[in-house]
Amino acid sequence: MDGKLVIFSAPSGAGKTTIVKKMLELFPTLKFSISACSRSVRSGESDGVDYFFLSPDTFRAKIKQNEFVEWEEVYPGSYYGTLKSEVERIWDAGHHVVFDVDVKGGLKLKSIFGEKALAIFVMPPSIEELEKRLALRSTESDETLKMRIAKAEDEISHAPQFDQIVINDELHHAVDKAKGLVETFLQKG
Ligand SMILES: Nc1nc2c(ncn2[C@@H]2O[C@H](COP(=O)(O)OP(=O)(O)O)[C@@H](O)[C@H]2O)c(=O)[nH]1
Ligand SMILES: Nc1ncnc2c1ncn2[C@@H]1O[C@H](COP(=O)(O)OP(=O)(O)O)[C@@H](O)[C@H]1O
Repeated sequence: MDGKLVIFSAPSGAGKTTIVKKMLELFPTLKFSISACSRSVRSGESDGVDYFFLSPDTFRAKIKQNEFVEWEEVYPGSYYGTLKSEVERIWDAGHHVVFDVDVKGGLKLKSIFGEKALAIFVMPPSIEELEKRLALRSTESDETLKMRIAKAEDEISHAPQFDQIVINDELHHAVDKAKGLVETFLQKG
């Protein structure tokens, strides 16, 4: 069957991964689109669960073979992309797909799939709070943290192009808002 797509995009650290995990618990018909990426594995992550971790060379070969719905060099040298096979696998199993992708990727998916897709922008309460969350998550070096923050301001300027904006100040409010939006979208004919 042809399922629907629910896209969550946000600057790094805004909380999209946290919200997506909640949506997966709340909606058994939603399945996570595991992206391919060329960054290194973080502690607690595993290959084929959080991402398909590929070398930059393997990633570039898959681009050439036209295996991606969309891909981006999100940070210099770090490729991320949605594999066609992943979306097909989820739809063939009768589920809807949920994505955690960067802002450009989210808009690209929306432009490809139109009304079949709900694109949600997760807005951080402020840049200062974003920086605090990224620092607390302890996944970034000073350099990569600065790079992510520098990118955030530009990404936030694209928020009005999304179908919906969810402000992630208090997590439970953001989850309630996202839950309502997803419920309405999945019920629609
Ligand atoms: N375009 C695109 N972006 C992706 C994809 N998968 C993940 N991303 C984005 O790449 C960015 C970096 O991801 P990651 O290194 O996991 O960092 P995090 O956002 O700080 O958790 C995030 O904005 C992800 O949403 C994908 O398949 N396509
Ligand atoms: N509403 C919130 N208030 C405080 N911390 C949050 C909130 N939402 C998420 N976090 C924390 O902020 C960090 C970044 O969230 P994460 O979901 O990894 O963001 P993203 O996927 O957008 O990069 C994580 O450590 C997460 O636990």
